Amino acid sequence: AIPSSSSGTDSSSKASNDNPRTTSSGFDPEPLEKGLKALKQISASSYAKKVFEILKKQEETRQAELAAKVAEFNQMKAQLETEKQRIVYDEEKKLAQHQAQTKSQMAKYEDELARKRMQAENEYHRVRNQELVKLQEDSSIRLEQTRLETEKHIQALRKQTIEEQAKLEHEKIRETALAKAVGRVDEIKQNEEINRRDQLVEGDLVREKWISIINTTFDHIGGGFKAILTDRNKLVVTVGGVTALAAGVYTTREGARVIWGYVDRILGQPSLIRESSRGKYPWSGTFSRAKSTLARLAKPESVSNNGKGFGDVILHPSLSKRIEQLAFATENTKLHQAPFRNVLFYGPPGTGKTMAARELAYKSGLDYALMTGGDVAPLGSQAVTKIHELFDWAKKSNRGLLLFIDEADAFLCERNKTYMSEAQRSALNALLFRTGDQSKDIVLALATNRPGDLDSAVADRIDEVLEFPLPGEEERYKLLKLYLDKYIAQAGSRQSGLSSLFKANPQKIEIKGLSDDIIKEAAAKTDGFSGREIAKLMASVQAAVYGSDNCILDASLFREVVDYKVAEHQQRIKLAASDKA
Ligand SMILES: Nc1ncnc2c1ncn2[C@@H]1O[C@H](COP(=O)(O)OP(=O)(O)OP(=O)(O)O)[C@@H](O)[C@H]1O
Repeated sequence: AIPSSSSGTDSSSKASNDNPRTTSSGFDPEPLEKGLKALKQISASSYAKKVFEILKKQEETRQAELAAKVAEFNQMKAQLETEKQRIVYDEEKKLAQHQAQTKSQMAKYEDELARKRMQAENEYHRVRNQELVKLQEDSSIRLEQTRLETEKHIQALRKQTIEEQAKLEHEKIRETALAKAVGRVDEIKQNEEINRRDQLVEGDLVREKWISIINTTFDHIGGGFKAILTDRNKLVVTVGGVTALAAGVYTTREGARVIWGYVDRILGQPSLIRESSRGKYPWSGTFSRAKSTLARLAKPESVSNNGKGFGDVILHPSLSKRIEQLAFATENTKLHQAPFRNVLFYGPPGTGKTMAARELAYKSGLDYALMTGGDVAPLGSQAVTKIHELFDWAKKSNRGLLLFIDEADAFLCERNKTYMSEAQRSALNALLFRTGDQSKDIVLALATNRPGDLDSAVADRIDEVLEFPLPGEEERYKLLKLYLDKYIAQAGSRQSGLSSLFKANPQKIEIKGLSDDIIKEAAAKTDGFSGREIAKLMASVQAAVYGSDNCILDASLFREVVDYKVAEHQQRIKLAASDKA
């Protein structure tokens, strides 16, 4: 059996022989010949059948192996198919995932884009809205400016009209007065002519009468002189009588002068005092006190406030309470014969320091005298004497005296200031000397706008320091009401006393629609105004009303005056600031 297989192998090896025995057409017959030979040997062999069976079996085994291989191959193929399907599935899954991821990214991206677009749109709308608002604001500012300018223009026109009307009225009055004066002059001239003629006649008569009287008198005197000169005794008596009469007149005159000087020294008011409740004469203090008491009784609610508050002085409640306490303490001090306490009032001008000092004196039951620091310097070398005179005079008050020195810094400033004169320094020293000890007769009340300028020795003599600030809104409201009442509501009310017989009453002012709210509005606008400025504002309102045709005060006229007064105040502040700079 081996030879056949080997012959098979040989045939294959011969087919791949490197040196084949080939025909011209390329066919090699050698293997076929060998095979034939082998077949012949097999068929000749007794084992030929067996060989065929073995070959057959070999072939069957080979077929079974091939079938197994095919099955294996099919299994592999199935596996491969499964693997392929798995891979395809995985790939598809991956692809689907990838697609899903891409889709979600796309969605995210689109979302982001939409959000950004919205933001951009919002921003655009916001900017546009801002621009619109700005445009609206600009236009309203422009409108406001136009309105203000128009108002200003109207005010200017109104003012001009008022001025022109006033001018016309003035002119009319002048012309009427002129015509009347011309008429009166003519009348006087005519009367004069008649009078002159009458006087001439009368003069002739009088002259004749006087000539006859003089003649008679001279006849008598001539007779008298003749009698005296001829009678020696009569002559002596006459000369003695005339001499005695002259001596009497002279003595009386000089005596009266000496006595008056003495009385004046005791009771007279020193020249440094500008205003005093004691007055220049002994009876005037009593008279003025009685007068003010009557006035207070007549107007209890406004002046004395029923004993409470500070009447016409509007102060912050805490300040007015402190002054009341001070007045009460001073009154008690006087009752107990204890030394008085000196006070210093400081604050901006026109905040009621002088008024409060007057009220303090009144409430504490003291006499009151006011001098101003600026009056001392012009006295020169006389200043020291005048200061001593002043303190001597003040000591004579039975009730005790509140000596109020206004503008104290002008007189009582630091002694080592270079511009201070020797006389001023001496006057200050005199005051320091007179106030060195605690006094039981005099309360010194100093007022200044610059407390820091006071001499340290003066500051040392002060027991109470009160600040008078600019009025707050509530105080301004009360001040406006007070001066509205004084200058407007009471204007034109009938004057009392003798003066009403000679003076014409001012025209009455009618107030229309001036509510509390409008006054409150004015109080808010007048921030920074002093009490004096508010009083002046109301005086201006009064002037504006008198300048108008109908003498009516309404809200618009009031507002107009307040507005220009506020503008004036701001201007003054600006000027003061630029001056300082
Ligand atoms: N508190 C106030 N209440 C009412 N009126 C006031 C007040 N403050 C000022 N005035 C008005 O201002 C005027 C001046 O006030 P006053 O002389 O008391 O001020 P002052 O503080 O002493 O001023 P200065 O420092 O300029 O002397 C007063 O006559 C009054 O019309």
